[in-house]
Amino acid sequence: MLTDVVAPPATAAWRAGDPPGRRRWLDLRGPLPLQAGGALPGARLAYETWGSLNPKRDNAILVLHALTGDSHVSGAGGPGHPTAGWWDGLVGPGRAVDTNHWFVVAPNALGGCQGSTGPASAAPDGKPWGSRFPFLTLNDLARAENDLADHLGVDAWAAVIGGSLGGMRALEWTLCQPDRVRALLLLACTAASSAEQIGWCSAQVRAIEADPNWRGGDYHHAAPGHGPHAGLGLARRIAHLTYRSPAELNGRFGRIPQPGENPWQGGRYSIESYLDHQAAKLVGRFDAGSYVTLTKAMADYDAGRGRGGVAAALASVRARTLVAGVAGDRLFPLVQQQELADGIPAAGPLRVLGSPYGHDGFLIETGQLGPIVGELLSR
Ligand SMILES: CC(=O)SCCNC(=O)CCNC(=O)[C@H](O)C(C)(C)COP(=O)(O)OP(=O)(O)OC[C@H]1O[C@@H](n2cnc3c(N)ncnc32)[C@H](O)[C@@H]1OP(=O)(O)O
Ligand SMILES: N[C@@H](CCO)C(=O)O
Repeated sequence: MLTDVVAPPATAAWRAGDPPGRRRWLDLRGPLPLQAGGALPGARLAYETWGSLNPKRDNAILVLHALTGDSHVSGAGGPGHPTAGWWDGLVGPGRAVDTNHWFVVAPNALGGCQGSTGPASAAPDGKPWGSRFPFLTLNDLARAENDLADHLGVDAWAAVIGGSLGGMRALEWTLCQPDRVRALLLLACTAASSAEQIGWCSAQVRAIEADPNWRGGDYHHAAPGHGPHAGLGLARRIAHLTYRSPAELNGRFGRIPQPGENPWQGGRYSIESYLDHQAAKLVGRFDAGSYVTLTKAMADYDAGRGRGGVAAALASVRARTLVAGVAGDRLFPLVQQQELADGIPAAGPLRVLGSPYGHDGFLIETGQLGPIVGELLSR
């Protein structure tokens, strides 16, 4: 029996007393069997919805977030959601994904820290999972969301949409549950993480693990302000550089010192100040354990595992598909989206977003994404 939990759960990773915002919660049916072995008991997913399911139940769209995103895809900031939705320019009333027509569903990924069960959540013994939280694969994340589709009465998604980690989650959804996905939009992602991507992920995980406040992952009882913030901040600085293009960073910051600071006297260049700010923003909204869990899941991804290789896996996709990448994405280069477009039979040509930003273009360039989403949904 699936239960929809309306009150904020004790398992939430954000601070006790934080308002739920628009989130709702779903307890999974039972222990989730994990691809790496064992099972995760007592898991719940946070999710948000916009619009409503039509009587034919054929208008549901699943939107899957990237590494540090969450369920708040659309709408203003406010209680429970300090910032506006991360795809507010794309999803909402009258937008490309028009919530007057489509029933949009967005879960916080299992392992995350915005309401879904993750390392900061309480294990069945009431103590934080911490270092005991199991290794998750994207296959586990996709299968966990099957219960959500059942609960909402969605037999098959009209489309599953995601970028970066969200795109890999979308691909895995289709490969796990092919009968439940009619159309697919894969953005700025890959069918299998490359050695370089595993390396970027590893450097970030090592930065967190090297922080003495990480305590092997069992830091959740530490006093406020004593978590592995330095390590998480360092991980974000590394990651953020991969999310942006050299041209954007050089054009924006150049070699200019931060106003009022002198690098010869311990001051910072403007880019250093910017990265410090990006680090502080993430530390204020994200749990280091979730960052490690989801980063390892991303590094681990291989759509071809157990399916006869990537080419065979992609050839098996029957959903109408569009693949798009961002010119100048140095984290998920276009060659990886070309492989997806070439390998998925119904994908058609690769679409390329022109963007000065690089990888983050899939979040920022909603004006270019709109027609691509529109084409997928109108086919
Ligand atoms: C909309 C959301 O962020 S939702 C929050 C959940 N996050 C997600 O879902 C992840 C997806 N979103 C993202 O990754 C980001 O929001 C993006 C990529 C869409 C946009 O990135 P941003 O950080 O907002 O943009 P940008 O690179 O222009 O940075 C602007 C910030 O840098 C600050 N900044 C710029 N130059 C400097 C500098 N020299 N020194 C210090 N700070 C600086 C700006 O003041 C601004 O601060 P603010 O965000 O506190 O207002
Ligand atoms: N800026 C995005 C990039 C990851 O693809 C995030 O923080 O999730």
